[in-house]
Amino acid sequence: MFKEHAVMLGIAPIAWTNDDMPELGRDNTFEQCISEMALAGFQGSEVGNKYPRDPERLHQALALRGLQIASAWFSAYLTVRPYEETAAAFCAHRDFLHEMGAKVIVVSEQGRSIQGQMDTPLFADKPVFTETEWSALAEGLGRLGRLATEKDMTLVYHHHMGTGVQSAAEITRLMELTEPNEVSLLFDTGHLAFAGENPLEVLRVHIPRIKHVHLKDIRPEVVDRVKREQLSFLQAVKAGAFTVPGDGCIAFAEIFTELDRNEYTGWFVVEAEQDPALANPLEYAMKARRYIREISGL
Ligand SMILES: O=C1C[C@@H](O)[C@H](O)[C@@H](O)C1=O
Ligand SMILES: [Co+2]
Repeated sequence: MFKEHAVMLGIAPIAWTNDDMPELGRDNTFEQCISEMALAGFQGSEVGNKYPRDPERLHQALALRGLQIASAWFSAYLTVRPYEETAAAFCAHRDFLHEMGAKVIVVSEQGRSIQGQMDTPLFADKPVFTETEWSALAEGLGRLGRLATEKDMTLVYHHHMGTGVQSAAEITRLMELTEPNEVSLLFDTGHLAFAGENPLEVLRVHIPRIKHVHLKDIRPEVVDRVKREQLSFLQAVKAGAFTVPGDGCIAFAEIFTELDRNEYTGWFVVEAEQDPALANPLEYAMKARRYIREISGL
């Protein structure tokens, strides 16, 4: 599997220190995080809030451990702020990632997002974009996508729980409103399963647009509790809604087979945020690494 085309396997720092809730993993250092990523057998990482922003220092620390930067998250506000504001921040982010050798830029629209609100019920209060907001989002993403191609990079859109692009229908709408050469898709297994979608079906529909993959699993009993008790996204994460591939209910073998059959090239990034005090990050990283090898040969 994945022999004739280039794929890389990375892991996100969010299992060690959570950028959305800095109190989770506050004591875990940058050096511990990247050392354990390498020890668990990963080739790269996305960028977390404890990573040095000086490209030379970051390169040096990663090179010592044989790691590369796959990408980093960017919050867009295209539906609620002037385009120029998002574009200026995007260019700085793009240039940093370019210096780090990354080829894709992860973008998620945060206009009216509830993902960072501790007490807002996730399933009741998710934003639904108006026609005006859809137009601003699609047009703005197209322009950001063109800014990415200036550096030979690709914008990958991250659908996400608690945002205006969460469901399969919303992902399809966004893909229809944007051009494939400007806006690609990030496929996040955990967010799709959490949203009640079948990740494999979404993968089959959008596979030509998918240029980056986040691998996370869900614990269905926790997701049921999130619905029952009207928990927020952050409360869901703390309660253990997400875990590493192989530790939840998603059928990853079929997903890998489908991506391989379609000659997916790019990164797979294990991204399983949970409370590091409850789920030891190195232990879970190793568990994920073993499982991925077993089912895909990677
Ligand atoms: O890609 C991601 C980045 C995180 O900050 C986010 O909340 C997480 O759920 C995710 O999928
Ligand atoms: Co993700």
